[in-house]
Amino acid sequence: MNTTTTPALEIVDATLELGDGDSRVRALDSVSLTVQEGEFVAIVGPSGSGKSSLLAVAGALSNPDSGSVKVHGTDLSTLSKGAAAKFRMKNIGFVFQSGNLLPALTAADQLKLAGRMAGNRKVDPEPVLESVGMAHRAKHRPGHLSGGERQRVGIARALVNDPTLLLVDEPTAALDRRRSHEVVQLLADKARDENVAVVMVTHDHDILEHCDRVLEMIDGRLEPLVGWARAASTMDTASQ
Ligand SMILES: Nc1ncnc2c1ncn2[C@@H]1O[C@H](COP(=O)(O)OP(=O)(O)OP(=O)(O)O)[C@@H](O)[C@H]1O
Repeated sequence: MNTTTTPALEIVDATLELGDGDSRVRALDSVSLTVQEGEFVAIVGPSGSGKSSLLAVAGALSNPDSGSVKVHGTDLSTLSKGAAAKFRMKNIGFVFQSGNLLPALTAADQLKLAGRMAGNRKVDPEPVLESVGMAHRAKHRPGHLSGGERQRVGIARALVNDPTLLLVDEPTAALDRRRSHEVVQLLADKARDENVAVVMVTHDHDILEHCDRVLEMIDGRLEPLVGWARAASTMDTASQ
């Protein structure tokens, strides 16, 4: 992990309110988070605590009411809607709960489509699928893949445009214990080997051992997870 370059993600004092009238809630309450390239950060917390809202502002899907969000130095609030969409496709990869693949497309075509959408017509899916151990399933559609395989293709698709930042929402929700560890280990490898910053929201405490740093969201506020004891994370926690 390189700590001297521009952070992959820098959220400063972000606040976001959602809903109207009596049902208005503060989904993010003065949240600050810096994630360096190559760092793998997990965010845990109860349902409704603001985790998805955090991924949404980090992924240029919504703007905070106050505070700032920079991805690799670009202040997302300065981008028009169209520019934000282009920026997102080129620089940010998303991995969803169950892969979220298009049922009609083969694994290879899922990656080609993601490339084309980002203006990258020359995507070669083969090496990216190979890197997640899925080259042998390149011609398979999602209906003929296991849950773990779908998740791997989803990760390959998120990586196909060489993003700086990977935002991952509950990647193990549909997986058994062994496959959960395999998929999260894969994310940890990608962070380390390809210098991608990974922010993963999860309810699954069993997989936190693969992460560099673990934070907890409670009522819209983000704090280091109490009791998180991985020795290597001590220094990183200070950079939040
Ligand atoms: N579109 C919306 N309109 C109004 N309130 C919303 C909206 N989206 C989310 N909220 C509220 O904002 C708060 C944070 O929601 P968020 O989805 O970020 O939590 P979460 O931690 O991701 O929850 P979960 O783990 O259940 O997915 C919750 O109180 C939720 O009810």
